[in-house]
Amino acid sequence: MTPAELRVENVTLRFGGLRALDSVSFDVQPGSLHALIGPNGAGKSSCFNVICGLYRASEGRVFFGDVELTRQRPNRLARLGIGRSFQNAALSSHSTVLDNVMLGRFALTRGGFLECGLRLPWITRTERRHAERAAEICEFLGIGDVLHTPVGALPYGAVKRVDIARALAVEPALLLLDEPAAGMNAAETAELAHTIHEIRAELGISILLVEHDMGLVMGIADRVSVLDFGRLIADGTPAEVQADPEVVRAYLGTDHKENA
Ligand SMILES: Nc1ncnc2c1ncn2[C@@H]1O[C@H](COP(=O)(O)OP(=O)(O)OP(=O)(O)O)[C@@H](O)[C@H]1O
Repeated sequence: MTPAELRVENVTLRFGGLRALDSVSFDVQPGSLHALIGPNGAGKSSCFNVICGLYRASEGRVFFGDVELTRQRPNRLARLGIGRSFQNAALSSHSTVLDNVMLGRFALTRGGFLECGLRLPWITRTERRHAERAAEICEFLGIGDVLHTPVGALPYGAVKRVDIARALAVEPALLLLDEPAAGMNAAETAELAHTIHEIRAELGISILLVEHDMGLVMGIADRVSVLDFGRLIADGTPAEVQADPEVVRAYLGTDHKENA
């Protein structure tokens, strides 16, 4: 699928009297790696959830190409060419890596549950093709050697990779990553940054990376949008936003050590 532009247009999200997002606008250019950052409570997850259709914007709209995402159900994302990761990887810990990643391919299969249950010949052929592709994606993400291991037996960094593999299994044109480095140590975070960079380089897809860890983002993003208290305070190249006094103030005003 050819990447399309993701446009967040004047999105406001209210929770009672609180404006979690206040007229936020930014674009993710096709094929780019775009980061959305901000200190704790800035509105990053809220924005991610509006884009995914989990939260309904109080005002404003989100488009992916010609399609208005703010009118879609979250379960339509895969068919629109969008894959997403979850902050708390929602994987089945008793199932193997391969089975979890295969779940991501269900959106692409023709057969329904009934046909799969009947094990029709063309279904088993299709299933085999999907399993091969799922294995390829796992290989690419460095988890090819644990395909048949239950997810619950994997170290945390590998579990996050399974989550990303499942998102890539829908063959997305746009990948949405929600704080993928949360809970990782420095070495795991550095490896993950390398992997995200590789995904963009090898697959040529657009990536929106919502991230708390500024260090991860600055080395790999093409553009960075910065939220603070629900407002977009900066939007530019990593060098531009790093030099922006309002961004420095926003980050220094919170837990400086954690965000640096
Ligand atoms: N479901 C909700 N109900 C009420 N308030 C909410 C809800 N979700 C988020 N908020 C509030 O909206 C604001 C933005 O929160 P959000 O989780 O989007 O920020 P964030 O930048 O993702 O923070 P963090 O880095 O800590 O995850 C916060 O003040 C938060 O308390």
